[in-house]
Amino acid sequence: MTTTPVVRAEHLRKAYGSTLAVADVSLTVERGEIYGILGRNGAGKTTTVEMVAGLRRPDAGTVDVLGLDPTTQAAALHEQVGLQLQESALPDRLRVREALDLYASFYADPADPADLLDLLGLGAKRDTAFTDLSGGQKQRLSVALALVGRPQLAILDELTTGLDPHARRETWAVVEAIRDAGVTILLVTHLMEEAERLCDRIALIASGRVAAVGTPAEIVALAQGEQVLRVRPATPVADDALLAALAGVPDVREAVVEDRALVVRGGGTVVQDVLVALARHDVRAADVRLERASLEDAFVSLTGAGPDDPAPSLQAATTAPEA
Ligand SMILES: Nc1ncnc2c1ncn2[C@@H]1O[C@H](COP(=O)(O)OP(=O)(O)OP(=O)(O)O)[C@@H](O)[C@H]1O
Repeated sequence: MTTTPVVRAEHLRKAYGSTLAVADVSLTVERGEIYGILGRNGAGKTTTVEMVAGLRRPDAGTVDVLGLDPTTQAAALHEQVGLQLQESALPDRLRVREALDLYASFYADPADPADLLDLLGLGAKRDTAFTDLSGGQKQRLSVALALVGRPQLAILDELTTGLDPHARRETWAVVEAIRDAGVTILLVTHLMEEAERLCDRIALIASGRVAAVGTPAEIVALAQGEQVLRVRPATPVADDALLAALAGVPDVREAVVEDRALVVRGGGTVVQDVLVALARHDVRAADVRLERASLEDAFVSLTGAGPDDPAPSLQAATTAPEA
């Protein structure tokens, strides 16, 4: 793409006391895309987008959003950037339409609240009080409020957390409709399925660093090193003989026999090479299965992160190798 990026962040860093929330994050969001920031809880996603939105000042690094510096040009930035942050709450009795009218009054040229409610499927709820909305409707209202200033960029943080699968899908459709209406979207999520379904590109964040950037397919391909091939011989072959047949095959990372089947993990051209090697040793396959990596496999393989890993600290960041 040749247009100027909507967001260009370089080497952002932010610590809270001794907790290094963001160690080194660089990212570039192009106009018109849904750009996902994917990472487990505590990876530094929210802190990253808060720096992009001008809500937090980076300890180091630079951010440019639509040609503006968020730390020194916050007012101008807020005219162009819509924010939907985690757990947004409104007064219980405020009605949907009142909330939109209130937010619209902050802008010189707001979107038409009725159009926005229709876009978000809230037209029938215009007179409903905030407290009487379902979780999904509250989330969609928070998106409507983020969009009422006709932003060029919308930042949506953990938009579907806590929603049931149906409400989640409805919300995804809304996000796509917003993108189709020309708004660039920076989407924070810890849900693989959400990132895979919605995002044009994803930055995988682990321990405050970018572990990988690409389309969902590119990220899965990056982790294709973790291909798993499972071959069941047509006639019984001794375990040792099966393993010996693989001698000299490049890119084999691990080979074991499980339940009479040869299970090989590896990268590159490991699949063809293993099948050729077996054929050379007269091992015919009754059943061959290739387990392809999912975005979730890619996430684990690229970030090395388990769901319960501790948050990084300044001390850990200086002594432990990068994830
Ligand atoms: N205001 C704060 N004060 C102190 N520590 C904080 C603060 N905000 C975040 N942290 C810590 O910084 C780290 C990164 O948090 P951050 O919220 O940016 O991550 P996240 O990826 O958005 O996680 P989550 O999805 O749980 O919100 C975590 O260890 C968190 O506990």
